[in-house]
Amino acid sequence: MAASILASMPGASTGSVVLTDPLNFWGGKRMKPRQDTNAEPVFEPATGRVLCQMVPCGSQEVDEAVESARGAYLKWRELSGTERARVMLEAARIIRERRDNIAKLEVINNGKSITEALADIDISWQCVEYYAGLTGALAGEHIQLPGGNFAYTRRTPLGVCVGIGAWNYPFQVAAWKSAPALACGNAMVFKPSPLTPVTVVLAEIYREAGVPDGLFCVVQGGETGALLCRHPTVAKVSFTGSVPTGKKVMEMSAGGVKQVTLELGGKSPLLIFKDCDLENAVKGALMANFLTQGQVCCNGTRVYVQREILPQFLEEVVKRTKAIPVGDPLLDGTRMGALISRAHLDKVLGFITQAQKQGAAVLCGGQPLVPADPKLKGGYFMSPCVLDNCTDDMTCVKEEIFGPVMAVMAFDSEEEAIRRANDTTFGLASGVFTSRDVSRAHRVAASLEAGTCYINNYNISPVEVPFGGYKHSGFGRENGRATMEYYSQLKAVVVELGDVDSLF
Ligand SMILES: NC(=O)c1ccc[n+]([C@@H]2O[C@H](COP(=O)([O-])OP(=O)(O)OC[C@H]3O[C@@H](n4cnc5c(N)ncnc54)[C@H](O)[C@@H]3O)[C@@H](O)[C@H]2O)c1
Repeated sequence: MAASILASMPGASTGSVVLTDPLNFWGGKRMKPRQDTNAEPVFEPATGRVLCQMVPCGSQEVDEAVESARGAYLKWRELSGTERARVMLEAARIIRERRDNIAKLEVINNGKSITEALADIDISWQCVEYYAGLTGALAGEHIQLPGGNFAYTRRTPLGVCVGIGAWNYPFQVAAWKSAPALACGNAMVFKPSPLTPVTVVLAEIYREAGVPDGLFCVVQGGETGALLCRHPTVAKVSFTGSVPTGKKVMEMSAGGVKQVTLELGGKSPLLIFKDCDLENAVKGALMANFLTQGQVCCNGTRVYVQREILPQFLEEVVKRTKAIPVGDPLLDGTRMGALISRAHLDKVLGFITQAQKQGAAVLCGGQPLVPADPKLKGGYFMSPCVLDNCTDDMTCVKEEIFGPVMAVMAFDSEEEAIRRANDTTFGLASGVFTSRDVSRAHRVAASLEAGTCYINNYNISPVEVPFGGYKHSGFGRENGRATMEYYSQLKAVVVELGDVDSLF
């Protein structure tokens, strides 16, 4: 079935694809919904056309998927790390082989540019490959005890894990969650965002690679997430999404004492010091704000620039922002596609209107955009926006906009910049540009209250590096070795070689 969707991609263009195959997957195959009375249309962001219908799963279907995952887990956990690695390497190979078609499907469902989608798919197979390499390294330790006795620890899987994804990186989020989960010997039931349900192709790839039927299942729906968080068989929930939904996920999971990883929103600061390489700092600020139409959790949307270089910075950043080609996301030359939905576009534009009312100045962009190509007339496009005259108390500086809107502010001293950067309940990422002062770079990185700090770059996510938040941006990590600990638990085995010394 994956073959059929992906096989149709080479000839596909924006506005030409309609998907009719079922979007659920468990027991090793796509599953038709039991009833489709509550189907929701899924739109192609670049055109506003209906791409497919998403039918939410009910509780019976969720039970079936979880049971299917449980059955596969019982087989998968018995394999050695090397055996698991072999299957996962095959999955990575298939993703790499089909990257062009997967990326195309991702663009049609999400609206981001093909250049970015290809990079997302590359990061996805690299992630599966990386965790394949770590499965064999899962090991405990040996502990000597008095009298020749000893103990050892085993790192064991958790069982059926749930992944709940956001819509901004549909395939990549599914890979980031499933690869470490599977590497540790777990099964996963994944629930994509209702806006981007086509991630189901990953389930077919894992199956083709040789995982037991049911090891990676996909169920659709919005509120389906709540059924999964409350399900008694589920051992862990890894959630990517907004802070308010993350809090609900944590509450629901608490009822079953389930482990939780929360990858939530952000309003990250980017500090640009006057000794920076301005060319790189401008490029970094653009990367920090405009990838995926600004819909990136770790974007550095609060840009603090040292006062002496503010005029040159603004001039250059505005010039380059105006030059960003916005349009058909499947064209190679496009650098910015469409936002995810009409409602989200309206919300982002609303933030800009409010910012102006609060005293911010729009230096460029911030308008709905209708590309010349007639087939894109119904798409959710806008021009990328740079805001000046912002202050820390404005809504556009405090709240996550999740669109292509950069807020720029001046600062004078390092101490002031750090204080203002940390004055937020979020703590996902941060960045600093400074060229000559190595000690300052590391001093500032240490002081910023965020899970990631980029020095002299922004928004690079190598799979080897752990990613996750401080404060309300969440806890737990994705990527890196650390994530193996979030998908496994320790068992201590204590061994007596002598007689029992009983007190009774
Ligand atoms: N930290 C990260 O790694 C990261 C990555 C991507 C996106 N995000 C964040 O995600 C947000 C945007 O994504 P979104 O709009 O899809 O977020 P969202 O919170 O609206 O939805 C996220 C997921 O939760 C599901 N959901 C909704 N209600 C639920 C419930 N009651 N129980 C369980 N699941 C439920 C949704 O269907 C979706 O799959 C932004 O805040 C962004 O910063 C964070």
